[in-house]
Amino acid sequence: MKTETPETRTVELGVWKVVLLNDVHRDYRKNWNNILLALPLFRRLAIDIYTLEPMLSILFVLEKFWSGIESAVLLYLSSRLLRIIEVGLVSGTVNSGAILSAVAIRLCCSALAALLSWASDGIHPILRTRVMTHFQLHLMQGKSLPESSTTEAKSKFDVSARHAWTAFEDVADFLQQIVTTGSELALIVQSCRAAESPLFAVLFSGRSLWDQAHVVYTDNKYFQRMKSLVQMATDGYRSEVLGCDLVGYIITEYQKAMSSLGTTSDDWAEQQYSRRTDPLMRISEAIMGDVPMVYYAVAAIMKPSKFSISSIAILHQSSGSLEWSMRCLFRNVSKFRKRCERLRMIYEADKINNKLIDGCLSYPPEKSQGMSFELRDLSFSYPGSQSTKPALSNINLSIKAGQLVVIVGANGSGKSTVIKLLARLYDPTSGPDSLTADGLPISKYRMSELREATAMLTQEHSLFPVPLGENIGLGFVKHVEDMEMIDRAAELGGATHCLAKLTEGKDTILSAMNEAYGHDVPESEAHPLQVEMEKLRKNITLSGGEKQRIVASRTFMRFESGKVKFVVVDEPSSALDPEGEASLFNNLIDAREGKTMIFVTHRFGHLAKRADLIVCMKDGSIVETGNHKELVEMNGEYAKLYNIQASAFV
Ligand SMILES: Nc1ncnc2c1ncn2[C@@H]1O[C@H](COP(=O)(O)OP(=O)(O)OP(=O)(O)O)[C@@H](O)[C@H]1O
Repeated sequence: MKTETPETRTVELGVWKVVLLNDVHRDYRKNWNNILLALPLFRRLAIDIYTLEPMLSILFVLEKFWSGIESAVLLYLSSRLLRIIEVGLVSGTVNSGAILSAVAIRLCCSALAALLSWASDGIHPILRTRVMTHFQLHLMQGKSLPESSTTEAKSKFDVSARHAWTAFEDVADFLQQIVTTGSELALIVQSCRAAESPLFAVLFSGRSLWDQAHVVYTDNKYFQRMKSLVQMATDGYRSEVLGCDLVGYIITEYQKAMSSLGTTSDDWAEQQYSRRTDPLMRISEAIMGDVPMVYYAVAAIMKPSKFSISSIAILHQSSGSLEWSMRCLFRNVSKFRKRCERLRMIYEADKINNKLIDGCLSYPPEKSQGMSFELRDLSFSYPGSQSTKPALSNINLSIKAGQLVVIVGANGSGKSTVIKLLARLYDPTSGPDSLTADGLPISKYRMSELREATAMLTQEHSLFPVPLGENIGLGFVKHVEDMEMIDRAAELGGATHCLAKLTEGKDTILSAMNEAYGHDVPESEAHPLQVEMEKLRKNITLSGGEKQRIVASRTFMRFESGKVKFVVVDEPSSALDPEGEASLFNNLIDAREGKTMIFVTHRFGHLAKRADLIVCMKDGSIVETGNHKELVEMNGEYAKLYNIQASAFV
């Protein structure tokens, strides 16, 4: 892999390659510009947080301000005390009053610092929880938008409520850092003035990799091979490894890769980068660290009367702190860019460009036997798809209200894509007129009413982390607590038996959010803490087929609303036993009154003869349509697929 460009350079560090920017100053300028651009956002964030918790946010800011000046104030008070003691020792007359008052002030300040730190321990968690729950709600509203499943939207939501809090905390820390640096600088200026010496320069040592934007990767084939072999020796591959007797092979191959890799280091790139310096650089860094000391010594020789042990001590300590503060300040600048981007994403979470434009007509336009569809020269490519061929091309199809349709075809032939368009999860690329529902372009109808009229049962549907009964009830939210209705839906979805097996029945939560972890818990099974852990670990599991039954029951619950006009059933029975599958399909077909029903399945044997229309697809196009008898007589693609299934039972 080659990542070298006019803007970047690649440094090799052991097994790693590190890509760095050539013009780091441009990166700094960009960081500053980003910060300036993000200022209005931070202002908005500050106002939001203040509105949420006015008192706590003021206390938070005060505490941060105090933390900013604390080190300089305490250092100043210590130096004052030292100075008084030193003067007393030199002159032989100890001013006990002055010493005691300096000690008292120093103690009061320490007590105030401790009090504020105690208060901040209480303020932080409350403020954090309030801010995070507020932004969680904001993000949840954005995430619930129907088109947020597109790639663009997904990348927008790569943020969490925690990011809002960290952005706020980082701004506060950054401001605190500025106050700290400023107060330490003021202390040094004041000390230098007292000594009547010029201000000395603060010197920095070299930059670490952490201070720069960088990308680390490895293309060392021996290192990669060793990693793959280690992976093969883990539990996930145990049965294959033992089954093929691969243990010896893995060890030999690992040894081979290891000897080819030799002594090339696989230490973290960042560590290797900081070890890269030559000895001269190391020596100069060490000397630079001592420059302040040399400065005091020279100043003391030049102006002995103005210098004291206490002023040297204070200058030495404050120059060390100042260097550290300035380093942190610069480091924070690059951290800021990320925070700014995340904050912008959070505030823009509810401003996603709506790819699917909502219509304004009510659905259904009139009483009907189900939704009818016309597809005319319809083509479709997935947004951002790398494929050179559209997923669907030139589709012409007529589905009448109330028909039972079965779509068949090989993998990747476009079956699921057709139903995604019919359910308006995407719009056709061939324009709105290429897909009509009940005589009008589907995009003209209000999306919420279309969704209400559509029930989808696909293998992608999963269980929510709420009780199983609620999982079924969510099919018809208005009646989520109607146990009679839920029981009826469970019966039709084939879930009654598996619910009855569970101790807590419909109240069972599969992946309960009971976060539990242990620390230093002894391995002994009989240890009371180990027993407790085992109890907590016990997650209830259902088989794949049982889960599909619950999901299917949710679809039957949807039927209870009486508003469903279109039912899509896309391979929801992959894990069901033959009896379960047959009974699910029978129950669905029995409920087809007033609904158009489309099945997408590879095991279409028992549906074929009942279907009003069979659509056979190949490579994104429809190759045959008709009923079972017609298509078998045609002896084409459908007959081929049907005969393969039928011959298995002969
Ligand atoms: N989200 C997507 N983004 C990009 N391409 C996709 C996406 N989903 C499907 N495709 C592509 O569209 C084509 C049709 O896929 P589709 O899922 O409709 O096939 P299918 O007939 O339902 O297949 P299967 O029988 O395996 O479920 C395939 O080439 C697939 O790779």
